[in-house]
Amino acid sequence: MNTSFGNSGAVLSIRRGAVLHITARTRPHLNSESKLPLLSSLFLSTTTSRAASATASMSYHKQLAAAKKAASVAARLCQKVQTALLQSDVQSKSDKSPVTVADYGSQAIVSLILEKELTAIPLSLVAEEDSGDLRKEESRETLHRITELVNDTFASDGTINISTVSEEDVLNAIDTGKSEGGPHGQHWVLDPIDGTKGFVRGQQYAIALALLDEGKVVLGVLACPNLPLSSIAKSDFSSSEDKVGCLFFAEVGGGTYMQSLDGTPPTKVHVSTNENPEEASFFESYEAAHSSHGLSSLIASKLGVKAPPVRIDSQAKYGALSRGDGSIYLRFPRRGYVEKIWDHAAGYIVVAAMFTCLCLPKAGGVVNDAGGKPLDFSKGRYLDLDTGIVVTNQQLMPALLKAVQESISEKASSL
Ligand SMILES: Nc1ncnc2c1ncn2[C@@H]1O[C@H](COP(=O)(O)O)[C@@H](O)[C@H]1OP(=O)(O)O
Ligand SMILES: [Mg+2]
Ligand SMILES: [Mg+2]
Ligand SMILES: [Mg+2]
Repeated sequence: MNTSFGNSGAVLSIRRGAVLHITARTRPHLNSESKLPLLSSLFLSTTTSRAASATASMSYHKQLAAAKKAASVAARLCQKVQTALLQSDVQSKSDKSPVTVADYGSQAIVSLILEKELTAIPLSLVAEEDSGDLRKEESRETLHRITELVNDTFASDGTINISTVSEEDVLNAIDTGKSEGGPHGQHWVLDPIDGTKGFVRGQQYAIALALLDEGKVVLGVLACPNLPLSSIAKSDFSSSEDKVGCLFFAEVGGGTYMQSLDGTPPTKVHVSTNENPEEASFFESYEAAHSSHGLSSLIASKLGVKAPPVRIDSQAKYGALSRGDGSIYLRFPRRGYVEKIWDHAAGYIVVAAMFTCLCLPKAGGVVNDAGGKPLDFSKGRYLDLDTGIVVTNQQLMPALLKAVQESISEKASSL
């Protein structure tokens, strides 16, 4: 069935339950490792030491628990929508990117749960979606469906003490996400569905939630409902029958943990300690329009990487990297594209919250721009970047940055 949406020109061919085609015109759990975070302020990695020094004495356990709950409940709404995707659930925003009832529903759920769980200070939320289109007359049915989904999701979760919400409550909860963020105070940063194109294709996506404190990312949660619990190091992992649904979480100076979305106890994860580029595998966007595959392959060949790229959508790439499924993530959007903080904040801390300790002396992920500078989340809703984003471990970063610079110059001179 082909259906156009308004003036935006998005065309979708969708069968109930499956997307056939899309074209667009237009405190960690008390396990044996639970004592490690207590040591962490003594052995911080260089990548997080500045943020950690400002915040080492602070504890974000209450916020982390609320964030895990919010992202897990939002993930349930997204799973429900993805398995029974209806054509009317996908619309197109003014920038031609897709948005679904699940993007809105997920944002409303996270906003309502954070508000309910964290009453000490007023909620400041920097989030991707706003209610502008939903308040239009033609969106009445869509808003009704989102509200129904939010209420059904709360009702089916025995731990959520939120009474039935109205359509106006949903609109207001979505609009809580209009904060501008910035260098002072605490701000939550949310991408309610990161990788909407992957979501619509029935593939990878993430609910990405992070907390900024004085401009630094201090905690992050990544819910990846379709990511296998076991490694996706091989590019053909999609054929795997493995159990899926991962929840990654990290607190500054406390390392990164992963548990299944259905609640198994968390285990500590760490980035690959591989020092040999020939043994490295790298992640990049599934969507060629989001990141230059040509530039990545040039960089990979300069480095001597042998494995083909693993292409998946969303910040699930950061999650996979944080547990060592691969050692490099490359992202080079087209010229003029401005990266948003919600597309990287949670992924950044999940990779960079590693701490060096006596047992893992070289553990630690680094997230830089293509010029080698750390990402700065204190500038508002956007990131001010040199060319692209490169992620790897501390050992490989110098060689990677050299290959990145050489490849960028080579490409520029060939134009
Ligand atoms: N033209 C674009 N170039 C780069 N990234 C984009 C573009 N359009 C949307 N994005 C965002 O990039 C991220 C996904 O990229 P990828 O999956 O390739 O890593 C998502 O955050 C997506 O937004 P959204 O959150 O709306 O899905
Ligand atoms: Mg979007
Ligand atoms: Mg996104
Ligand atoms: Mg999004």
